[in-house]
Amino acid sequence: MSNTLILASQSPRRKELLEQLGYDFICLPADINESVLPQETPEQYVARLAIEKARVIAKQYDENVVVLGSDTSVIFGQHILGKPASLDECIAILTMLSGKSHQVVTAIAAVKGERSDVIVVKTEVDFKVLTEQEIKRYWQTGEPQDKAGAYGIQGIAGQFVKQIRGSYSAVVGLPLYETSQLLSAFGVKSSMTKD
Ligand SMILES: Cc1cn([C@H]2C[C@H](O)[C@@H](COP(=O)(O)OP(=O)(O)OP(=O)(O)O)O2)c(=O)[nH]c1=O
Repeated sequence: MSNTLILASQSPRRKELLEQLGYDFICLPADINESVLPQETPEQYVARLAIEKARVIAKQYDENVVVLGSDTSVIFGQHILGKPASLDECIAILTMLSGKSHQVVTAIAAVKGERSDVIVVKTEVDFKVLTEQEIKRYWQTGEPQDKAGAYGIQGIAGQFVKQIRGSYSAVVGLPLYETSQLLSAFGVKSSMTKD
């Protein structure tokens, strides 16, 4: 029998991507503190957050439930960029990313009782040069507000992206290949693997 799956997320993108793979699951948002710890690398940060999101939900259920948690951050040099809180922050972030390459780091974590595992996927994204007017107009569309790095590759900002090296689905929020590998290792079946 397949284990019950919970996606510990409020993100409509993650829900859509998991549905795309053919899983049956429910979504429960996990509210955790997202501050970066001193000395923490971007990979350690996203991995810790993905596990924490999954654990917060898993501890409310028994061992037959597998909880999937995830976190996406945009990395530019030493900066870990989250969601922009204001137009000024959006301008600061997108001015930084303009005409340059950055990394999108996504972690996925599975938790089942005491067992847990995490995978971190890194993707390099090359941006075209953006003018301040373009950035201001983009903010007005409402797209950047709930997205790490103040953009959504799957939306209007698709036109800012010249090239990516890595996983497109990981940039959107959930790496498809790695997610199916992780869930299969935790005994979760999809419409592809159910008998
Ligand atoms: C870079 C990028 C990020 N994003 C999104 C993915 C994530 O939903 C969001 C990063 O914030 P996260 O904190 O990873 O996720 P979330 O708050 O949306 O959802 P939850 O924690 O409940 O799972 O940014 C895009 O949709 N497109 C992009 O191109």
